[in-house]
Amino acid sequence: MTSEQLADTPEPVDAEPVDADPAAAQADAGSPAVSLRGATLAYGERTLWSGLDLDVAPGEFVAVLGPNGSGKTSLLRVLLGLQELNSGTVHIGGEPARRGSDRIGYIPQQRALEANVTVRGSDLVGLGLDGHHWGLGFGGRRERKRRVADALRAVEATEYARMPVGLLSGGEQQRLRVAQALVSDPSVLLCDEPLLSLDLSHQRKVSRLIAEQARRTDAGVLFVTHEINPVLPLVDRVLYLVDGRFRIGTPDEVMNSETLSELYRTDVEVARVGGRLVVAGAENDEHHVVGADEA
Ligand SMILES: Nc1ncnc2c1ncn2[C@@H]1O[C@H](COP(=O)(O)OP(=O)(O)OP(=O)(O)O)[C@@H](O)[C@H]1O
Repeated sequence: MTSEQLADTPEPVDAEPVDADPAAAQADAGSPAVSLRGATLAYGERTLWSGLDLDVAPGEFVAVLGPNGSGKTSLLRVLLGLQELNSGTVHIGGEPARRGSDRIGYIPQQRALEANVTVRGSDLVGLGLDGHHWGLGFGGRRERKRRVADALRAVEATEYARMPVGLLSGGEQQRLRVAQALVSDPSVLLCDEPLLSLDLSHQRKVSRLIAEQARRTDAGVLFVTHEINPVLPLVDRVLYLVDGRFRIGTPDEVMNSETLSELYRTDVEVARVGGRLVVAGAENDEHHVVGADEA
């Protein structure tokens, strides 16, 4: 079974470690983690976004927001080399985006794994290391084991790491996907609604884990979410997509009544309540409205 079948991860096709490839190392030096220039994506007559310029710096955490169907997942697919742009360019660490890049850690939008999937959690996390070689001898196997154990510990999954993943809860499976994406210390982390089905405590832990890893390893993060509040303290910039339009800026620059009203072309009210953002009036975007149980 491949990692793609299990968790939609990009194919781990590279045989060489990144730092052993002089061309890749040169491309990396001083390059943004992610760079889009004049990027346009359309399906048939429908343009999801056009003229998108975005550089994500190493270590930067960018939240990607927008209503259903605004093209957030499609953007990640472009960065993964799974979807071609209609025009413009896309680079990862200075190199054109390509399918199977081992520079990218990907947490796919959650789909529950079938109950009959018998792969163990630790093996699922280990798939994130496919294509990364530390030598084939005992030292390499030991390094691999150590990394998997560290990643499992970081998402608090050690306890159930030997269980068949199909028997785990949605939240437990999700924590394994996070560990799989982080285990190889990728230079870009693409996270598609990674907090879905996690309880509040694990939402906080997983968000912090991703942000800490980004700072420690200088990874650029694109974090697709419908709910900015759990990550608001961690976010450097926001990319907000609505119906072909977009804004990029700090949370304060984007998450205000004026900017969101322009984007949605209707009156939108944004208020700060106890450090949280409450957005009201955004059509098809009621998920930002904070309920009493969340406050
Ligand atoms: N391969 C494709 N061919 C045609 N249309 C597509 C294709 N992939 C996605 N779409 C359409 O493009 C739009 C954007 O989809 P996408 O999954 O990127 O949205 P999203 O912002 O991630 O939405 P959500 O918040 O619901 O996850 C949707 O209307 C979808 O139906």
